[in-house]
Amino acid sequence: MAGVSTLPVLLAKRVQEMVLDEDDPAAPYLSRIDDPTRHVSPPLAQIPTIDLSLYSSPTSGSEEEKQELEKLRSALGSWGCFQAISHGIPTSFLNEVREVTREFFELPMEEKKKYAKTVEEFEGYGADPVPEDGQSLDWQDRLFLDVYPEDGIKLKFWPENPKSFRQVLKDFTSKIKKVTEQVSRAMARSLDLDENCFLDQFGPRGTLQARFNYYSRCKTPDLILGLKPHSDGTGFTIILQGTEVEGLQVLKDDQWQTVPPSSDALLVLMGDQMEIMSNGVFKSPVHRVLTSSEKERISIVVFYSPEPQKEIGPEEGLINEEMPRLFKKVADYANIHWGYYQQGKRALHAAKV
Ligand SMILES: O=C(O)CCC(=O)C(=O)O
Ligand SMILES: [Fe+2]
Repeated sequence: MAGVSTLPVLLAKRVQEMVLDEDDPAAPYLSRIDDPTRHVSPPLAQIPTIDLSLYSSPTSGSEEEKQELEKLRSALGSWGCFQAISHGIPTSFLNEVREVTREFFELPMEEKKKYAKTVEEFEGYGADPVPEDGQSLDWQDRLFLDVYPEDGIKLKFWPENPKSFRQVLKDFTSKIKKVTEQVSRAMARSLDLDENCFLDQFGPRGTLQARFNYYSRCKTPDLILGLKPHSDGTGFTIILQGTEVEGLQVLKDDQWQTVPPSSDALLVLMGDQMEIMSNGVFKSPVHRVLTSSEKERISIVVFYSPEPQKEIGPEEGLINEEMPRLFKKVADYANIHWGYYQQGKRALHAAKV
């Protein structure tokens, strides 16, 4: 039985405050002590780049498009992610999103805490909802917001400072929504399925949640992680990194590899629910974030998930004698995932037949 947890008390002080006060990180932050890779310098990941403009109608059916679909399928079957370019969002706008994120995190703590979550909540400024005893803590602060469907928005958590934050986030949401639609269709076509099949599984009220991550500088990056290893419980996730600072790593063939930052590409990363819907053809990769002693890092992440109560499962067109059904139908997978995540475990086995 868990004893009285000290973690909520620790979490009440944000990492940015600990850095300002020059606190020594408490034990739950020292998650890398037993990490055999803590002195290894990882290779840069050669993650495939996919040109999303080739999937739109004018080139439909072209040889170039076929090759790009094959490339997409192969990227998602091996890496579980790809760098999307020509996604329709101008780099100048991506820079605005980065800028309002940076400005928000650079505000005084009292200002940010106007949007603070309680320890039990997901939404708002802070850290993970109160974790299990024994769970390690991440060297990061975050702002987590439900952004779609619009009737689920809780404006009390949406910063009014910087002034343009809310409008930029609204515009970003509608642009990212288009990207999720384009990617969902392209993924279906890469598997020779009806192009709307995944969108139908997500449902018209499939959710988008935005998470703004701020990874403070850390004096002992070999002892502390920005974000613990995990796979996402989403359908899929879109990650906008900063332009310069590395940190995100994906696990491929049992080796951590660093995702290169990019000024214009969006990293599209499969979550467990796409692995389920694709009957295991697409992989949901384990990833983590390192810290740096020299530079802080920001990232803006959008989680795209099926409507919470909607049942999802492997596409029937992917099940045959050679490829038997690997997963059951599941509803509310995000909750199942969260229970395991808190214990530092993967959840996918819970959906296996
Ligand atoms: O910061 C990043 O690049 C990735 C963050 C991430 O994996 C997450 O928020 O689930
Ligand atoms: Fe993640």
